[in-house]
Amino acid sequence: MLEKLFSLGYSKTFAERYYELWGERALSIAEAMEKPLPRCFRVNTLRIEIPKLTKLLNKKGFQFRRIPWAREGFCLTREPFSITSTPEYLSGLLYIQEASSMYPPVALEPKPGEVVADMAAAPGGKTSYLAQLMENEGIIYAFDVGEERLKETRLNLSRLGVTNTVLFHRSSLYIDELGVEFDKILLDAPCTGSGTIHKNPERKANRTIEDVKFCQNLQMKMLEKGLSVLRKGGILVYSTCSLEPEENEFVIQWVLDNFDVELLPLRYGEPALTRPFGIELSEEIKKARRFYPDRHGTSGFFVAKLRKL
Ligand SMILES: C[S@@+](CC[C@H](N)C(=O)[O-])C[C@H]1O[C@@H](n2cnc3c(N)ncnc32)[C@H](O)[C@@H]1O
Repeated sequence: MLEKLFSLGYSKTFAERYYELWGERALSIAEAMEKPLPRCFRVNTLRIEIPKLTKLLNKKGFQFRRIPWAREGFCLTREPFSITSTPEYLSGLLYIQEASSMYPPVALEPKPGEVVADMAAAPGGKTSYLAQLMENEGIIYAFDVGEERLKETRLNLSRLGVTNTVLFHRSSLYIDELGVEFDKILLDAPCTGSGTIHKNPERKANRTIEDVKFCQNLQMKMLEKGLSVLRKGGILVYSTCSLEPEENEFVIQWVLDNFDVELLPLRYGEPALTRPFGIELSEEIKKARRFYPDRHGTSGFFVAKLRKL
């Protein structure tokens, strides 16, 4: 079994970790990660109603299935030519987005008129979904540090007709400088990205435990900062596209142990791990969810929903 993971290109350290976490299933996860993901898109309801767009696309020969956790989300089952060359795409009627990536904004449930922060926004996939769910009303403060990625974000938000978002080229570790109290916060954290190996196969071999620790440290700092500017009763959704418990369950356990928060249940995905590497975590952790390529046909993804008490 380990030999098979090595032959797929995984480093010894990560092959052994994955075997310890999932046993024989580690191979199913790794094999599923070798296959390309279906191309999925979100109807941009800021510009068009869902049935109108699906009809337009059907007429051109596109077929798709619904994504259970996202009312506006579909995955293509027939793409006669690239959907990105259609006028519908070019005029911002839809946004190409991985299915699991659609879950954090849905889980956050932002409402029109609310004050929302997106602490790691570029290239704007989730920010634009938040704006859509808020019907462009209220305000989103969106932060990112990647200059090139912010340029792309600006283009995406403008193509999609998002008008309730202020973009900051600034680390969200300084979000408290704004002096704003937030109703809702999305922290789609920077991570090692081990759930996206289908797109970035080099990550099988070139990541180290130090990278995981580095990300964990940043994730904890960002979470602490986010919670400090969230109003009492406010909601923070934390997500990563990492498979590593250190960036997921361990971070959430640390939050539960050190802050006045509770985990809220989520309907989709599999319960998070409660005994990763033999380390006993609270049963509560099961309320956070994982998405896997072998079971959900998505990238590897983690989502947790917290309420500040
Ligand atoms: C997973 S990506 C975000 C994807 C985005 N939410 C979306 O759905 O399109 C993580 C982002 O965190 C940004 N980042 C890293 N450190 C940051 C920091 N201190 N403050 C804000 N953003 C940061 C990276 O530049 C990267 O764009």
